[in-house]
Amino acid sequence: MKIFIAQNSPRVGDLDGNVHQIHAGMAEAENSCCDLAVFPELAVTGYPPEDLLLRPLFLDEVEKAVQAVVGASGNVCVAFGAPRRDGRVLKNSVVLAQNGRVIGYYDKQQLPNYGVFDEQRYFSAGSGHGSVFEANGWRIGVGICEDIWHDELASRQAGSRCDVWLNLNASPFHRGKQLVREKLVQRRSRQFSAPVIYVNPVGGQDEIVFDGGSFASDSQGHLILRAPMFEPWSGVLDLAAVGDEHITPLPEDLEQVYKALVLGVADYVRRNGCSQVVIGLSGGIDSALTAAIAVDALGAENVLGVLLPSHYSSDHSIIDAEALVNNLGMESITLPIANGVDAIEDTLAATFASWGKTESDLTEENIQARIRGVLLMAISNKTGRMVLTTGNKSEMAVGYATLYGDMAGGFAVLKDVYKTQVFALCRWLNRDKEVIPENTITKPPSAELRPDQKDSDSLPDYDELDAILAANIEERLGVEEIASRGYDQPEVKRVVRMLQLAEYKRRQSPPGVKITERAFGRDRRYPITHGFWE
Ligand SMILES: Nc1ncnc2c1ncn2[C@@H]1O[C@H](COP(=O)(O)OP(=O)(O)OC[C@H]2O[C@@H]([n+]3cccc(C(=O)O)c3)[C@H](O)[C@@H]2O)[C@@H](O)[C@H]1O
Ligand SMILES: Nc1ncnc2c1ncn2[C@@H]1O[C@H](COP(=O)(O)OP(=O)(O)OP(=O)(O)O)[C@@H](O)[C@H]1O
Ligand SMILES: NC(=O)CC[C@H](N)C(=O)O
Repeated sequence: MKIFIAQNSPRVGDLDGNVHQIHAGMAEAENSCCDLAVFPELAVTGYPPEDLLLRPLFLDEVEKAVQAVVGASGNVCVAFGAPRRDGRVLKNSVVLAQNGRVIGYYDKQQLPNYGVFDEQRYFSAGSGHGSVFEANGWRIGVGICEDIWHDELASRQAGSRCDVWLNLNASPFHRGKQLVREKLVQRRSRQFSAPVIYVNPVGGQDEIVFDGGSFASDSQGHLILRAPMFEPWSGVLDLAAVGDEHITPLPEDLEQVYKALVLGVADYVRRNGCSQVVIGLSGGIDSALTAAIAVDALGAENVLGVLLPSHYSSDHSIIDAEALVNNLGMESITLPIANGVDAIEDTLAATFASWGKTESDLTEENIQARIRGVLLMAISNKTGRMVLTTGNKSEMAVGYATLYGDMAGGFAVLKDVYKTQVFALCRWLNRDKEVIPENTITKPPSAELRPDQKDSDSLPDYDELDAILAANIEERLGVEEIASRGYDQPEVKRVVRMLQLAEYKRRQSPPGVKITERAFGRDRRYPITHGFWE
């Protein structure tokens, strides 16, 4: 049996574009004399279509799009994902079509409703009748993404004999997930006594990134194919000649994370109608990594760096930013902010003095960050460049960022990347030649909002901070459990409290790329206003 596997890159709601991709795959499958062509979950709408699914007009258009695919089907049996109206309810379905007609529907039975997933808001679960279909003399089992993760469902499905099992996915990336998928599917193929084909899309959609990496496992659970991660791909798997098939090596962890960030930025910026971005360059490590990612995502010619020195900026911040600009081959300009800061402070001086508030404090620090935000947004408005913000997960966790200041912008590239990972990614980037200036990596992190300021004045050491944060956010451990790992209990309590207090900031922050199992945003939905403090 020859199976065409389409690791497409659907764009949510772009029905014409998505159908065009499916048609292109079908033509290739016909030319390669395949028996079967398989596309991802919801390949017609993209994933997740969210509340578009609540619009009858959208569903009318989806039906026309599905008809266009079905009508174009020939000898090759095509299996593709689309929403399907079934009486008064909506199903998340696979349509199987051949020679211009539908030969069967499979409705997803396990609708994920955790983390970034909200499927029960839109879909009703399939009843479980008929997971196996016949086409071209072959028995084809079908499941959709979450279905294959459930043991009980798999045991029931394992009772039906089939020649191949298709699993159509829309499975977003997080660190370490690909190996977990492969191990699971290898186990399922032994259970089903059939090869399993796992098809995953590729591309960024708001905060999530689909990493591709489609693969197949034979009936004994051996991996027989792995497509590249993070790029569109299609290919033919001949089950009679599996020895010849290609297994793309898995990129190492940091490379996967970096590629996810690059793809997330490229697709967010371009699919929202921009081609260029602007970034404030402080000479620090966060803005440096953000710029490197933007250059890889969009091309150096599309990334503008802006140096915004203040009274407190050190000489090395300018030298380091210039070295970065040089290494990346990008354009930069310098706009000193001292006059803007002075103008705002002068405007407020008499009023603050009348309140007896003559000491400089956080207010003035934040004015600097906000002037920078004003200038970057002015450049954005004038040129159409999107502002990329630079705050990392550690900072977003504890609220170490200024609202309407360095948080102002369109997309928060490092929002899910802990500071310790920022360092690791920069070291990885520099593995062959210097991309991130060495001094940017080695100097102590500082917001430079007052003389000689260091992050360590207000925050624990980043190794410790990140370990505490990951334990609370990813592992959901409480203060005492975290402290029992050898951390100072009052310090753990302080960090967890900062994390909880900063929820209001995170709600106002731009979206960013999810790379961990629990990102801020849809993955972790904390109330802002509440009375439960650990
Ligand atoms: N629950 C709530 N819901 C809505 N708003 C709430 C609120 N609680 C306070 N607020 C408001 O939020 C304001 C405080 O927030 P904000 O104005 O941002 O200021 P704030 O959090 O007080 O200060 C910013 C912090 O970030 C640090 N920082 C700034 C810039 C860059 C970096 C860096 O290294 O990257 C670090 C800076 O050193 C300082 O510690 C309050 O004045 C209040 O109006
Ligand atoms: N002098 C500056 N010139 C241009 N942009 C700046 C400057 N200072 C701060 N910014 C912008 O504000 C962001 C927050 O900077 P800040 O130096 O306060 O903290 P940080 O988290 O240590 O970031 P970085 O590692 O990039 O310095 C920077 O990443 C940058 O985008
Ligand atoms: N679309 C889905 O059903 C995704 C759920 C699934 N567990 C995943 O791999 O992420």
